Amino acid sequence: MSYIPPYRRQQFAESVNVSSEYRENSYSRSTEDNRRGYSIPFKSNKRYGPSTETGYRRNQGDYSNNNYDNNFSGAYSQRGPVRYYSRNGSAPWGDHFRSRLENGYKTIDLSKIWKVIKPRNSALESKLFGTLSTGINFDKYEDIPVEVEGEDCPEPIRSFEEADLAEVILENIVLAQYTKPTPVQKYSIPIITRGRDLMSCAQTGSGKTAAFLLPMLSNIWKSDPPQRPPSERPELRTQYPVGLILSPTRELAMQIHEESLKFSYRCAMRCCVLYGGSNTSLQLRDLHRGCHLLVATPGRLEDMIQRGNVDLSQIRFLVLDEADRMLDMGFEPQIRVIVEREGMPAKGIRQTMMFSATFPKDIQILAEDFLTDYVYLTVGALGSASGNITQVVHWVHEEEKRDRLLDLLDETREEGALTLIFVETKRGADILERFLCGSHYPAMSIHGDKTQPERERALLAFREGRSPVLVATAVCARGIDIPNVRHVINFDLPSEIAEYTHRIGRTGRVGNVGMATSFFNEKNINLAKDLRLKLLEQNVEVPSFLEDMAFSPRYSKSPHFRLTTSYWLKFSLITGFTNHYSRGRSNRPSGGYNRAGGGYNGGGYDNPRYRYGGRGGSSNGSWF
Ligand SMILES: Nc1ncnc2c1ncn2[C@@H]1O[C@H](COP(=O)(O)OP(=O)(O)OP(=O)(O)O)[C@@H](O)[C@H]1O
Repeated sequence: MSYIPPYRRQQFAESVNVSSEYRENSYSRSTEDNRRGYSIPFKSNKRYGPSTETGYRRNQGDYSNNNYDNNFSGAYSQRGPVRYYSRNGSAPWGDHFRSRLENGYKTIDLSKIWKVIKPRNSALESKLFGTLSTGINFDKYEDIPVEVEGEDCPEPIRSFEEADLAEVILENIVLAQYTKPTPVQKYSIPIITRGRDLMSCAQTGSGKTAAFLLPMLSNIWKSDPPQRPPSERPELRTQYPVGLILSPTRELAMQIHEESLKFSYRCAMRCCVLYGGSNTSLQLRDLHRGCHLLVATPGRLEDMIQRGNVDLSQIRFLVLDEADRMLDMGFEPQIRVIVEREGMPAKGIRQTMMFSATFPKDIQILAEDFLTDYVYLTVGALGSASGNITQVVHWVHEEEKRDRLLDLLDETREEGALTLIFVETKRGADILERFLCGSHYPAMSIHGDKTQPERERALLAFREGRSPVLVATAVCARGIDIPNVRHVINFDLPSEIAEYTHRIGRTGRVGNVGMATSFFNEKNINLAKDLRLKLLEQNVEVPSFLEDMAFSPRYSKSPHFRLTTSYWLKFSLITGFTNHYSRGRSNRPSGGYNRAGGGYNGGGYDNPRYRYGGRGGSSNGSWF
């Protein structure tokens, strides 16, 4: 075929009915993909220059760990038919490239690059391995009691070097400045390396993510490059991950993915992430470049499986992070579909690991459906909060909460410190955000009704300290690891004690100290007993109102229990339980919600000038 200049290629494509020859030998993705409502972005030959002999692209500046143009051996190129079609994907423009293609896809022998360790890249390193944030109590982890149940349990390791991890993974651990493993890592790493199923319960912020990532990545890397099964629909470029990590929230999925990029730095294996609410085509583009470890939220994963982009038949490792949440009523049916009906190898063939800081008994029983001959590991008391967190519970009436919050923010204000405030409802989060901004506190909010970019923006502004106060619902309660969160405030307490444990666990992480303050009132009577026990666990003095409520004869955990006003009135009369429990009540003049003056709705409550600190003025300046 003679040369066709670029400006005539489209014309050529239209005039030549792209022949069956091309359809067979290449992938005419346009029709297939368009019908599915998404487009796979084309990459020009110029941008993605030819690979070197080993299929190794010498582009080291790629944050997403994509600098290898790797793929399964004998498999399809992640770059697609770059040189075979013009930019719009419609016309062939050079027969001479066909020799490099197999079934229309460029093949790269992954076995040639699998064990090659890429050169170091300082720019990428500084992005991946920020600064470490271990705190003064990191060494105290050594004293935490650990219980291991199960037959023939492997011995714990004392150092990462003892763990039989791949050399490159050990180097990445050094770059991450992890000097020694935390207790959950000491026990989990050898258990996973030995191929055992695991149910692991360890305190918040104690390093569970690395406990499963390190042995998984090492194991994948040490094995031969995964072989791709023949596919009937090569145009879909289906990916066959070997490891799958399921997470309940998008933000947690992103965070685990970032950790996986850290520990797989300089390796040919590729880690990808799929989560809802964001651009599918971008996620697909990354996926199509190869995927050995996949981190995903259940909904988006299910969608990708249905579209044929992901196939779970090669899974060797399955992790349920925040497993008790993944197996509770909200997620369990979806998890069952993914694990039992989407072609994933059965338990016993795959290795299954579950991690959380809390594991209610009923969920443990349910979890056994997914495990075989597993080891049960508890670090510290089951479901206990970290001892690095100072817990305080105040009696605060609903109508006094805002004043008390402002007092608390003023009292605990500290340079560089972040405060996370939990509320129960999405609407409540928006209202409190507006109130705080109107009161000149640089706050943002995050909840399930915000768009994903909004959620990400809020979390980033909080992480970077541009907005040191974040109002959140349960989306931020689990797993999110943000250094410098010094104070967690339960403006509204949750209805479950497990949720309380996770929420307060956003502070006091990796040996750092933190504070958790909760506003308690008659609405939270159902939590009284469990909250009292939680405080006693950490030898915290239990406030008298909590003691009284926990032992109230009318206390009931029944879901049918309703706290009626009449009951509450009777309870108040019997126990004398009213305002006198509001110790340290606000000294703000009543009705003075807005310090900018003008009462509740005046002076900037809804004033965009005060939104998102830094843009508006401040009454005292120091928050901005
Ligand atoms: N061995 C280690 N040495 C130093 N820092 C570590 C070590 N292991 C983990 N970390 C750091 O500890 C922090 C908390 O880890 P991680 O998020 O895995 O905790 P977690 O137990 O999963 O918490 P949660 O229960 O809230 O999900 C992270 O910033 C991580 O980088």
